[in-house]
Amino acid sequence: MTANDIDTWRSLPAAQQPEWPDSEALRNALADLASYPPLVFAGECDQLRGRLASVARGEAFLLQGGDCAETFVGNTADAIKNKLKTLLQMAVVLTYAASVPVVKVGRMAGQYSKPRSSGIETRDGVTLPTYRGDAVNDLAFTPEARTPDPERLKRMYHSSSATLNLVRAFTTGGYADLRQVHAWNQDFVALSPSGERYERLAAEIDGALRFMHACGVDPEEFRTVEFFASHEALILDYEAALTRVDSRTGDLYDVSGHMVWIGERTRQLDGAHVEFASRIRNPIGVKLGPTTTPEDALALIEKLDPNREAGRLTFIIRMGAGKVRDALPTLVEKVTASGAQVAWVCDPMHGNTFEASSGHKTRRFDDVLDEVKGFFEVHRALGTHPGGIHVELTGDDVTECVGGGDEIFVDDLHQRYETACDPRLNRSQSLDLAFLVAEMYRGH
Ligand SMILES: O=C[C@H](O)[C@H](O)COP(=O)(O)O
Ligand SMILES: C=C(OP(=O)(O)O)C(=O)O
Repeated sequence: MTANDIDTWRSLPAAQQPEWPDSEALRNALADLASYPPLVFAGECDQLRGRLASVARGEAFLLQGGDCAETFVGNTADAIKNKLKTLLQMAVVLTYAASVPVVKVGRMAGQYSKPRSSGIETRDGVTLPTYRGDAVNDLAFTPEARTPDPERLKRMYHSSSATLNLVRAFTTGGYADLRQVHAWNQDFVALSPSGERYERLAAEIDGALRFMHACGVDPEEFRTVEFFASHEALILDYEAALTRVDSRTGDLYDVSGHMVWIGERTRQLDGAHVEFASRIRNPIGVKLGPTTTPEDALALIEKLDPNREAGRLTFIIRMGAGKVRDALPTLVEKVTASGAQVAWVCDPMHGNTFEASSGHKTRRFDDVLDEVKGFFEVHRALGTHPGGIHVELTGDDVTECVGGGDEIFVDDLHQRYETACDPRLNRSQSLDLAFLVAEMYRGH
């Protein structure tokens, strides 16, 4: 392979691409990006593919989560730390309940671009380009802010690099010690009204840790954590500029993140995103909404995973709580019958968005939970593996989704509604979800 082999997508229709007003500025930014060092190493992508192969075989569970849209100003040490802490806490609970390794993947260090329902937004009679993520333009509603600026792609690279650097430091430098993470969970259980319900599970985990300590078990795995980065491969110019030939194998890897996914709005079989993803060796996710037919899923497998390699392809199901029980079984049945070994993961966020009476885009915690329940029920009935969850969350105490143990009401949404795009579970709702999914997993 040569770096040019990645360019086959360029002759195909690419949905959801920004209209950059200055093509020379774009060319310059992309040339700079192409000269920058990789953000991840191809060997790490292989490692993640191996972990996801375990998920596809039913021997591991995927926890994938983070912001809907990362922002440059929101990319602070505290925000990164809180997100990571929340994911690690969720992972401990899930690991104990599922008794299988939990593969931890952040929607982090690259989640800076957004597909939108409309290319324009109108407020008080003024119409401007829609916000497409910090990689493209700014959220402020002014003509300057909303004009796509390719220099932002370079900022995306540098922000992703800073995030990865800190995440690597936290996960290997002692912050992620299992006993520490468990102690945070004990605090959640002891100090939050919603946490009390999980006392028993937390006590069991505590007992298991004490037992291992008494036996003198203290493996390296307790002190460090394997953590991967993922984002939607949306802006293909950016992803292509960061695609490199792996010197070990000659294969192409998109070194902007370990795993990339194709969104519900860009998964056209004859479109540029699927073509791009078919050329790289990274593990690939594809979001599948309620209109996906089994034929679509099988054709995606044929194009993206022609060798039927477990770990290569993850189907991220986002049907909505009201549809998952009806729409998912046929997909799982037909894909399983085809012999493909995909990982099945539930995104219980994107099919459950609605506009509250206050005007905020929100999601009900109960719908999120119900979609995960439906996902587990379908897999239980078919004898297949509910391989994981993909969640939009933050480690901060925002008020963006309604419900949860420490209930947030529609009237509370305005208090800390901070997302740049879609509503995220806050810290306590995320932990709530982890404990409830853990209970489901045990039932499974
Ligand atoms: O995160 C997903 C999409 O980018 C988001 O739901 C699109 O939102 P919109 O319908 O407001 O454009
Ligand atoms: C846009 C997203 O989801 P979907 O493609 O499933 O709508 C997302 O996960 O940010």
